[in-house]
Amino acid sequence: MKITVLGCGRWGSFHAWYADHIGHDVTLWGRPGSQHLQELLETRKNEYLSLPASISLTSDLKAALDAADICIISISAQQLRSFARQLKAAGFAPSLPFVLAMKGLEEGSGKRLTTVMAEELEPAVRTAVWVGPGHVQDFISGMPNCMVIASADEGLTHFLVDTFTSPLIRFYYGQDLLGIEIGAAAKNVMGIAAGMLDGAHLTSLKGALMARGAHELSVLVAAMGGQAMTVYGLSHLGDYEATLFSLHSNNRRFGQDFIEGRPFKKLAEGVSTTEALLDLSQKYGVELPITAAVHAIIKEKKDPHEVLKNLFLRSTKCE
Ligand SMILES: NC(=O)C1=CN([C@@H]2O[C@H](COP(=O)(O)OP(=O)(O)OC[C@H]3O[C@@H](n4cnc5c(N)ncnc54)[C@H](O)[C@@H]3O)[C@@H](O)[C@H]2O)C=CC1
Ligand SMILES: O=C(CO)COP(=O)(O)O
Repeated sequence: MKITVLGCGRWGSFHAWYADHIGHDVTLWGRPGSQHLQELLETRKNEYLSLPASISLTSDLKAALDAADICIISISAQQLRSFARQLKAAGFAPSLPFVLAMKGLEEGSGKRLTTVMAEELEPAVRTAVWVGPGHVQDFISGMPNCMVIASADEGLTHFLVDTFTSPLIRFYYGQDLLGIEIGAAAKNVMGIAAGMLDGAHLTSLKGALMARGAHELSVLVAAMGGQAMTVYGLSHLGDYEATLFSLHSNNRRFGQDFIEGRPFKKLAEGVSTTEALLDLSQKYGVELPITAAVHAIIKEKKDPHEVLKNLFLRSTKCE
């Protein structure tokens, strides 16, 4: 199968490596002038992996789209809308499936990424999401994991799972696209909260964070029309180890560095997702106390210890 990966950062370069590793014919695209692409062109390496010579590297979007049977997109979530417009301008076969290997919600609208795709391209655009736990560093070292692929088109979900399954990644067929997209995006917010607990020497509270974080999300997902139990699957709770506990997690690191007063330069999707989730919280009338606490610390610059104390002082509730 011919696989094109659009976006050549940490996760896009992993997807190219993985598709090649399991025997596909791979093209990896990066923006003209992209530092990530330049580094790969010069050395075929980045800080995470080495790409074999069999992977074609290009900055020609039209050629990358024309070369594809399946197109995987992995860029920052907030860039997806403008990028979808670029895809439309470049043109692609109407049957080409797009797989979003990204976790986020649109800041300012709270929209899911498959919604953004449908709004900017034809509503009938074939789109799926590929999410769940996994770090490049672990996969490259041969450590397997379980992930989930979901789409509104069940046939597409099955086709993609068949195409990408391997001993390194065991896939599950996602049954609730809405719950999976919201859950995948929201786990990054919980990751930031976990990093804040680490930074504040309150790591023992991560168990409570897991229980109450998944709970608040399950209420939101149900209010939006998804299935509350999806939150307890791979896209959200299943990603907690890789995000709330892993030293590789950008979101966890962002939270810890924020508390310790260090700038974090890499992409932490949870920052924008916090804002998007609070829009959804208002729209659907669902309280999201942990998300609101993360927002208060990052965006409203409130004192973390004060915010945490107030979380503890909330009125007692049934579990
Ligand atoms: N287990 C999983 O499913 C994982 C998912 N991710 C997700 O993958 C996505 C990407 O994350 P990373 O690779 O860590 O970020 P990154 O910052 O390393 O890479 C993003 C790439 O997108 C490119 N890009 C940004 N805006 C663009 C635009 N408008 N047009 C074209 N290219 C653009 C950047 O140049 C960069 O090369 C995120 O949504 C993240 O949550 C990341 C790691 C693991
Ligand atoms: O999604 C991920 C792990 O499953 C990557 O998480 P970070 O973006 O926090 O590193």
